[in-house]
Amino acid sequence: MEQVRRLGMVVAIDGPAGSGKSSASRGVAERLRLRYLDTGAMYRAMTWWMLQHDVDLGDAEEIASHAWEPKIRVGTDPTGPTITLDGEDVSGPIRSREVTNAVSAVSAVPLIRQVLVEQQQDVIDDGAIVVEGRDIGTVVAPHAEVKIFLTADPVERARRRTSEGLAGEAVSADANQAEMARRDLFDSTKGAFAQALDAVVVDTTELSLDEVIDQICRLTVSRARIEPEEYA
Ligand SMILES: Nc1ncnc2c1ncn2[C@@H]1O[C@H](COP(=O)(O)OP(=O)(O)O)[C@@H](O)[C@H]1O
Ligand SMILES: Nc1ccn([C@@H]2O[C@H](COP(=O)(O)OP(=O)(O)O)[C@@H](O)[C@H]2O)c(=O)n1
Repeated sequence: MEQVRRLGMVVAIDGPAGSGKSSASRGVAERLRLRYLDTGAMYRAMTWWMLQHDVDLGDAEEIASHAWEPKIRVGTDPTGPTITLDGEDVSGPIRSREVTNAVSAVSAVPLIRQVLVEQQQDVIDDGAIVVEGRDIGTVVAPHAEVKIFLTADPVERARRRTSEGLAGEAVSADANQAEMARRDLFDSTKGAFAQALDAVVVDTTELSLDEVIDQICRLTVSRARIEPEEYA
């Protein structure tokens, strides 16, 4: 397993909302002792900044004009990922419904994507990392040694999101499913979401989180040309 880190392998995990990207990516990174990067958190932090500064999210030019202002820093320890915005911890507010509802409008702006993709590529530069998002296998890290596209039935994805039960934000499974469908559609039509042709598709609907992590670890280890017996 140590070899995966020594080789500086990059594992790209893309997929729609609630497919299990964050949990699977963190699990894989912990097991293979790799770093972890949540690119969705960066788009969310960017969106939180726009909301805090009363930027008109209906105006793409106005959003773009602020693209360089927010200072976003991410920590890559999978056991405790961190994110700060202008020096402040924003791990709570970026998960709010307000941000979830607004993030697609911000991530659709090309200059926002350019700025964040550059920052993500800087973090990835040294390799040995699991990166999750929507365009990792296609745009951010097209040379990743392992590309996974996670899917799950929309009803199951909404059920999972609902059972997370964000504090103070009781939302029904139906409302979550509608919100996720709207965001997935918006993200894909605005170019924020793409499946790499060479990605391995893992449908997680019927799989436990542990089984998903195991499948991705096994694939990664096989790409590192480690004998399967060494990975037990
Ligand atoms: N295979 C799985 N089986 C059951 N629940 C899962 C599975 N994968 C993830 N979950 C749960 O579903 C929720 C959403 O997962 P998450 O990793 O946040 O998805 P994403 O990052 O794709 O939005 C979390 O509460 C997580 O614990
Ligand atoms: N690589 C990425 C990651 C996220 N995003 C945007 O950020 C939003 C939030 O991403 P996320 O990964 O936190 O969302 P969930 O899958 O957790 O719901 C997405 O809906 C996209 O609009 C993106 O455009 N590109």
